[in-house]
Amino acid sequence: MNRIESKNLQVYFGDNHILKGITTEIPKNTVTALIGPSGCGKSTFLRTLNRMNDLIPNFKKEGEVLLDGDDIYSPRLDVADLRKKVGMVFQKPNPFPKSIFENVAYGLKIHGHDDKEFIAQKVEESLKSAALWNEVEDKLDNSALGLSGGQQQRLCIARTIATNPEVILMDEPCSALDPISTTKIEDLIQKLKKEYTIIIVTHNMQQATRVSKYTSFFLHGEIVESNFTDKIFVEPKEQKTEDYITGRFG
Ligand SMILES: Nc1ncnc2c1ncn2[C@@H]1O[C@H](COP(=O)(O)OP(=O)(O)OP(=O)(O)O)[C@@H](O)[C@H]1O
Repeated sequence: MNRIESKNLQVYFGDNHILKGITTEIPKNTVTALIGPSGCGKSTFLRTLNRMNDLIPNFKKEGEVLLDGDDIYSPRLDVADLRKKVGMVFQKPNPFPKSIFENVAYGLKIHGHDDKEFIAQKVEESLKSAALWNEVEDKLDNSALGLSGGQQQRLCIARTIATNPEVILMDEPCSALDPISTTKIEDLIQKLKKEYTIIIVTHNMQQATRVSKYTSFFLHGEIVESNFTDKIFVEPKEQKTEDYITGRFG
């Protein structure tokens, strides 16, 4: 079953035509990797899925993006609600300058929860799901900024899952991390895919093969090829895909 579908999606920033007719399907509760050279539109596509591009001046979009069959660009849609369903983790860990506890509780509070016991329970649950609880349980009131980069990224994942999203968008989530922290995040992605639909932009081909079931190869604002990750990396159908994955460009 597909969680997300895009149909002939075109994106422009002013006169620049960035996405040129993206038609694709993202299956539910699995990991899809988006690969391709710098500037090909991977992040722009990812950001259309929770309407983050709306904040960019001169952004224009044509075509459709459906979440569970509903048009996410419908004027009737509440964007805050959409972003609760479609959470995002960025390249650089970006915890708030608040305590570890408050970072995870924040989303719950802005979504109207005020029961302290519920919030404490949810914070613990989310930190456990993000494989961080054991490292922080006795210092929840310390500043999140005192954590290592890898711990901060897992905290950002805990913050995202605290509000029960359906989809988690990850834009190069490991590119600022050391190899050990990267392994922890990759293990976490494997665990989270049972409950969440995950879309990850990565420049690291090994990472795409390790974590994802499906891969889409982007080039110049188009998808050249989408398939099972094994197929893309072992027997790509398109010459351009083969050239990219064998390091001939990009
Ligand atoms: N805020 C913006 N305003 C104008 N143009 C932008 C903006 N953000 C991105 N672009 C342009 O859109 C194109 C696609 O960028 P995007 O970040 O989606 O590529 P990408 O494939 O994710 O690249 P990278 O791998 O380097 O992150 C680029 O030409 C970029 O310059």
